[in-house]
Amino acid sequence: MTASAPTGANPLQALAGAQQSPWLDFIRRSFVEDGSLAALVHAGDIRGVTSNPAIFQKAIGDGTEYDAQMRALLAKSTPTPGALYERLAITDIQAAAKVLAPVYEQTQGTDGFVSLEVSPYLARDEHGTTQEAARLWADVAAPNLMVKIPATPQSIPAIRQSIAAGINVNVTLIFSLAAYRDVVEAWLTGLEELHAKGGNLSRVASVASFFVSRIDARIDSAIDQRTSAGDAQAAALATLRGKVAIANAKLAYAYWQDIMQSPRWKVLEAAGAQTQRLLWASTGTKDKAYSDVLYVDSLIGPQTVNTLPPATMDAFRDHGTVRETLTAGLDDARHILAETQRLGLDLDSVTDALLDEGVTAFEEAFDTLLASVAAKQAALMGDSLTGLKTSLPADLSAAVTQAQDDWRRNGTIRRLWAKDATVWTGGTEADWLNWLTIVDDRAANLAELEAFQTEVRARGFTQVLLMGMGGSSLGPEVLATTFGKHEGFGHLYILDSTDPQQVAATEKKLDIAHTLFIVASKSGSTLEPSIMLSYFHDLAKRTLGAQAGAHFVAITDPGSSLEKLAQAEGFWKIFHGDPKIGGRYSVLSNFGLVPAAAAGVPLHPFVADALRGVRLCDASVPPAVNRGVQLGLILGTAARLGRDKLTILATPEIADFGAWMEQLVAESTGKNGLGIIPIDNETPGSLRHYGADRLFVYLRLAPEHRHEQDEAIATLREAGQPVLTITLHNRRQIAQEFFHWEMATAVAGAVLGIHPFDQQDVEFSKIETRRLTEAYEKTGSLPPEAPFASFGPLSFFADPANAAATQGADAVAVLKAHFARVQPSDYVALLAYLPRNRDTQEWMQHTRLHLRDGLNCATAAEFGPRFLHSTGQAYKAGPNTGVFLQITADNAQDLPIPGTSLTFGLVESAQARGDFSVLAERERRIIRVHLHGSLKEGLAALATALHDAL
Ligand SMILES: O=C(CO)[C@@H](O)[C@H](O)[C@H](O)[C@H](O)COP(=O)(O)O
Ligand SMILES: O=C[C@H](O)COP(=O)(O)O
Repeated sequence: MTASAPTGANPLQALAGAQQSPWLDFIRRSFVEDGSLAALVHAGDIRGVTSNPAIFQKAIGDGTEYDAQMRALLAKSTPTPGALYERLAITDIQAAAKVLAPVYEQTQGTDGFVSLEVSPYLARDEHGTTQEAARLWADVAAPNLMVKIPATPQSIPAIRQSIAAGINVNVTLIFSLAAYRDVVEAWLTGLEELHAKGGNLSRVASVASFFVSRIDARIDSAIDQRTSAGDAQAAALATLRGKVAIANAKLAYAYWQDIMQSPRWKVLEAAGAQTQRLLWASTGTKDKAYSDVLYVDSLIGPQTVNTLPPATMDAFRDHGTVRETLTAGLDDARHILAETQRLGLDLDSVTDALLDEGVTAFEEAFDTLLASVAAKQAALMGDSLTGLKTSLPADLSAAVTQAQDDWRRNGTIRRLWAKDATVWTGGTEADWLNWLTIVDDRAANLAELEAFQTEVRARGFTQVLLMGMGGSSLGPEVLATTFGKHEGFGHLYILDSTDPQQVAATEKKLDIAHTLFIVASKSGSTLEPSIMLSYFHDLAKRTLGAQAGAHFVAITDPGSSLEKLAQAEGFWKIFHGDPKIGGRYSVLSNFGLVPAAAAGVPLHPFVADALRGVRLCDASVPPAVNRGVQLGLILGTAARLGRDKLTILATPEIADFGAWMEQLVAESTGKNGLGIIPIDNETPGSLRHYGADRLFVYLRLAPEHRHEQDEAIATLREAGQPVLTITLHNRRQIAQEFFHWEMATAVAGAVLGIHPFDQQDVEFSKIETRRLTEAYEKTGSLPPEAPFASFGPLSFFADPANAAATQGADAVAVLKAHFARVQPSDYVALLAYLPRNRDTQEWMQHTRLHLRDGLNCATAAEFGPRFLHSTGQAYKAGPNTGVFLQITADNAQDLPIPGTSLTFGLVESAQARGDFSVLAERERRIIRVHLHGSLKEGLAALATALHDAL
């Protein structure tokens, strides 16, 4: 591209004499910065600039021209990739507007414009377009800006409203005369509205961008097809080649001339209004057989604009002809269009299709652009973001690529962020989506939590005990185990059990007089936290008397029974959850942040990390580079292909994250016989133990340098197992992963076609437990039950069907019969209602690995009642591929629950029995083994029997 010598009028400059403005259909940073645009403007070659998503895609998407500004912006904040793009584009548009300002001033605000298009994703959204036009107008803040709005039927009212708001509008993607008439109507009405409000009409400029060459490309191709198919009208058709677009444009111009004579316009003109000029767009010649200036030479006329791509501009300067052509040959133009119709070339369908294609092409260009911006942003943010490496077998990889493309084409991420329930089942999903915005909400209101943290520190608590279940405890547990103790704050302990020995062991760790108690329950009515609270509140009252309430904090949804109790008992603080966030999605709300504050976790950096996770999962980030969506599409697609055992491995310091993930994934997806079964913390073993039902996720905290684990994962990868490796560069990045996995789970739910935010089957066990405990309170005993077999310290219980299937002469035979039912792609889960301590955890881990290696199946090692609020949902309502061994034991010690006739031991038994009966009712393969006497000996006897059985 070159500017002409200042002397002598070249054809571009001569257009002024024909009252046509040449604009340039191009922009990019270097072109504005190095003075090239200014040279063209000063020479009088160019009097305006247009941009569109495809132009910005070429400018920003490739190369490094924008890196410096990106770096500078990222140093200050973490924008969404969409916002980052917009900043870059606006900088260019503002710079171009400055270069064109002298033209704007010399022409009293009638020329010298630069155009910026609203997001093409809003092309069918009247309200969104109106809002965005106003926002861009305000952000660019240049009088010679034109906001581009496409002429879709949905955007026509937005054009009227924007004009009425005094915004300069370039109406784009006009192909048909009918659409043009609608545009003119919207423009006139907009001006009339502005006039009625007393606005200044003289400064509201508008152009109607009528697309030209695309029409010929389409019509010519239809002609060629018919001709090569031997059409009888071939000769007549041939006369229309390369003619229809110009004829169409000439009739549009004639319509504009008529409007200029209309009394309606005369009123506006008298009030100072500027005309809306026709702008010829799409003027680069597509068919090389035609003149490269065809769509310039042929469309010259008063009060018009032609926006030229650089090559067309250079060609016209070189050999263009300036002559008023637009008004000539109008009858010919009418004849051409009549012939087009007579010969069955359906121009209306062509222009309709071109509008749809035009919208889609700009959307696709925008997808590509945003993907490049997001990838570049991620690269520039480097280690401040967690990393993801995927290694997928060919079939899964192809299916995931297909899913990504479907999601991109359908704009599903934008629909998800817009809370469109049809992304899932069209049910109540929209009521459960505030996790999408809670991090921004908390970041904006961090002062309250920071003040709480300061007060906690000042009060010198030596321990913090959090009591809650599932979503109310697993997130805080990750924080406690990942971040450890902070100087000046008490140690954070979590209690999520009804096992009396575990309750007693927790009590032993506490200095009640210096403990801060946090009870967390969204509903406020969950059995476990409510009895734990009774127990510790009673203890605190006995130690602290009337001051006890001052040691208690409640986190609960507004209006819950827990809130009322906390008020009545004078709790120190009550923090609210958001009722539009389910428990398992609540870790980045007060349910995670209040315990984090109490434990001394620095809040600001934690929330800043979470925000990084949110930003890179934003609606503006296309699926292939959107971390959460990418993960979710892999999870969901893998499950659909039978790889539904999500095997979670992690380096030790962040290993607890798996327990949180388990709940999120299992409780969200395990329903309607579908779902993903999380397999947490199953130590890697020999390749032969793994079937084709696995998807491995390896979370590695890079500074831990766990080479042996890295190698075990590499072996899996090399063997063709699908492996997702997520690298955290520091512990705090757990916050990013919380959000990534929330998004991933929601997306996987959409792929599976389920409602990921309900948990109806968790409720069943709660109901069953309640039934049993109420019966106990009435009768003083639980309903009688008898084992179907007893051998020494081991008694076996089951419903009739399971008992019949597992008969045997000894414990070994019973277990053998039970596990003989395991089929390929099944999983085995140990469901232990035991105290969860190092000894029992080691026993469970050892036993599950023994089962895995003996049966070559995935295994889960779960403790009740905590898994009831987690994987329990998927065990009951997910695929019927689980084989369960429930383990209960005599309690060496029991604890009464104040204010009731119940004990913790009794509640635990009722929970085990309630869980069992729901699983059996769902025809799951389950037996229960009860260990009599010493727990240690019972477990040893069971281990031996299992050993012999496999
Ligand atoms: O600003 C405008 C129209 O107002 C232009 O940038 C317009 O989008 C372009 O002329 C067209 O997209 C280019 O069309 P084509 O050469 O791709 O057919
Ligand atoms: O995951 C949630 C658990 O079922 C506990 O629910 P909650 O917070 O209402 O007590």
